[in-house]
This record gives sequence, C-alpha cells and structure tokens, in this order.
Amino acid sequence: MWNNTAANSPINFQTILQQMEQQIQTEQNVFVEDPENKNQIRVANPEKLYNRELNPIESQMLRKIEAVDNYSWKRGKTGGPTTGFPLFDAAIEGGIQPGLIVLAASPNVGKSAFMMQMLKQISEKNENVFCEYNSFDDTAFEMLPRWIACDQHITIAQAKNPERFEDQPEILEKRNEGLKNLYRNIHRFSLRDALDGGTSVESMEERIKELKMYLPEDTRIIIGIDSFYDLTTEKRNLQDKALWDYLAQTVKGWVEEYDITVICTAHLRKLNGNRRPTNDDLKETNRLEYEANLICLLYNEVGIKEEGADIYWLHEDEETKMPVVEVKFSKNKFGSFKGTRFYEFIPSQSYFVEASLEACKRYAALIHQR
Ligand SMILES: Nc1ncnc2c1ncn2[C@@H]1O[C@H](COP(=O)(O)OP(=O)(O)OP(=O)(O)O)[C@@H](O)[C@H]1O
Repeated sequence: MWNNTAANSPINFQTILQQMEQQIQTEQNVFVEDPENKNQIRVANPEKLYNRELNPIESQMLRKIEAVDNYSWKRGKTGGPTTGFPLFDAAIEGGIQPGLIVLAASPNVGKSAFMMQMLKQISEKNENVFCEYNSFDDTAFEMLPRWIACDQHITIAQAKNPERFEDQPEILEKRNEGLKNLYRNIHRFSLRDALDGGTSVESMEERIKELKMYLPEDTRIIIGIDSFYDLTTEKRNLQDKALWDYLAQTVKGWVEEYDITVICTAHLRKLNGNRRPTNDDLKETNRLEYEANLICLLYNEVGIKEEGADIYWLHEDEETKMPVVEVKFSKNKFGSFKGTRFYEFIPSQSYFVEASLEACKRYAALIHQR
C-alpha cells in the first residue's frame, strides 16, 4: 500500500495524506461491524481487499479466519463449560474445550470417581451441555449409586442397598433426593455401560452421531470413557501397539470431526516404589500422549502408604488418614499451567473437594520438602 520513495525523493505530505485517506476509505468498504456484536468485525467485501477477486487459496484462508473468529466469540466469557472445580478451570484457562483429556493413574487411585464427579458437575452447572459417562469396566449398577452418593454425601453402600438402611429414614430420604436429582438431570447427563452398546470405537462413534442428531445444535458434548484401555475395535487385524495407536487416533478424530470433548481414564504401568507417575508410565502407547490435549496424572499417597502418608487430610468422622488425590497437569495444551492441584477425597462417598490455593501450596511444599 505504502509507496514510500523517501529514500530518493523529498517527503510529500500531501501524497501520504491522500494514501492514508485512501486506505481508510478502502478499509471501511472491506470491514464492517457484525450487526449482532459491535466488537466483532466481518469482511463485507472480500474483493475490496486487493481490488480484485480472491483466488481459491485466498478464499480458503479468509473462510478459515472467519471460522476461527466466530468460534472465539462463541466461547463465551468463561471460555467453556465450568468443571465445578475453579482451580481446574483456571488451569485450562476457563473451562472445558473441545479436545482429548486423559486422566491417568494406577488402579484404585480414584480416576473413575474423579471423572464421574467432573461430568456430574459439568452437567449441573452449565447450560447447553450434555455429558455421557461410558463405563466399560464397571456396570451401571456400580456407577449410578456413586452418582447418588456423591450428590447427597451418603455412602455408596447406602445408595446401592436401600433395604439394608430401612431403619435409617434420614438416609433413605437423602437417597431419594439424590435419585430425584439424577432423574431431573437426564436431559444433560447419561450413563452407559458395556451392556448398552459394546466397547468398540465403531459403536461409540454411532452413539456420538446419535447424540449429535438428537441434541440441539449448539450443545457442548462431553464424552467420558472409563477406560481408554477397555476400548476395542471391529478391525480384527490390529494388535498391541498398532491397536492402541489406532484407538488413540480414532478417539482424537472424533474431537475434530464432531467438535466434542472426550475425557478418558487410563491405567498406568505398575510403578516401582512409591514414586509419582510421569507421562512415560502411560501403558502400551505413546500415541495417546501425543494425541491428548491435556494429561492429568493422578496420585494418591494414602492409597499406597496408608498411615505412613504425609499428604492426607483429616475428616471429623474418620479415625484414619483420608486420601488427597494429587492431579498433576503433565501435558497442557489448553493453558500454561503445569503444576499440581489437590483434591480431598472421601472414597466411600465418591466425593472430592478441591483444595484451596493456599492448601494446594501447603501440600506442594510437603512434597518438595522430601
Ligand atoms: N462401593 C464402594 N464403597 C466404598 N469405597 C469404594 C467403593 N467403590 C470404590 N471405592 C473406593 O473409591 C476409590 C476410588 O475408586 P475408583 O474406582 O474411582 O478408582 P480407579 O482409579 O478408577 O480404579 P480402577 O482403575 O481400578 O477402576 C478406591 O479407593 C475404592 O476403594
């Protein structure tokens, strides 16, 4: 645009002024405010960008910029649906985004419980969301009582076997309240187990298509898979690493094709000693690590060292040390946070409380003191 020949001729302010006016004129013809959002600009006349028609390459790029800008404005003020855990939201810069999230831990740490509570909270605290928990290693008979226990802070056993607690009307009342909340939430939360649709990625994809068909277009879909290593495929020729690579790529493919969030739990290799896990401990495949937008490694010292643990909390009704689940953000493509957040856990109620920032600092200091 600028034809600055100042190096070989004296500056002509008249010409510069004319050029500036011309540019402003052109820009006014090219860009307009969006009629519904005065802060968003749109390209009204692409031909006026260069005073000629755009070629196909330029048109493609123009459409891409428009799509990304539309998407950015559609994210809303918070960025995405809240998880109900403020520090978790902050770590991923404002809520759940489309992408692949992996919650990895050794057995019994609490990853299924953590994912269940997260999906429950997302479904309760946001509009236009739908969360589905797919449980491949536990049945709905095991998982739904956890939802009720978590909701009402009763034990999983109380939610599971009401008849055993007939002499405790206050427990039955709470259980019924939890059940009512679960019924009330079926427009935003569903739970499926292996008996509902099988464990194959092909059947999972059919389910995602079904959700896309029935749910309103602007619904944010969040699919939980417990666990990634229980997924199968109808492609019979794949085995071992090739199989896990294929599954990881397929799951990530859904994120891109259907614009959804997939949260997977994943088992870790058996850890030697009591060390905290790293991404290298993901079993069988590093493709999962590569494809994931976020990897959280969960660790529960009380689960390993019991009364010898240093990272624990105390509950007024319990005599023993209570577990604190450490959630380390070991790969984070949603934000720059790479630290650890801490969740005080009541396993019998399948319930977590996110530790405050101060408490997180205290727990982190205890780990680093060693
Ligand atoms: N019905 C129950 N009653 C009491 N505690 C339970 C019950 N079910 C699970 N727990 C406890 O909750 C904790 C977390 O279990 P959870 O299934 O979430 O772990 P996980 O990491 O998903 O394990 P896995 O990989 O074996 O599924 C465990 O310590 C477990 O003992």
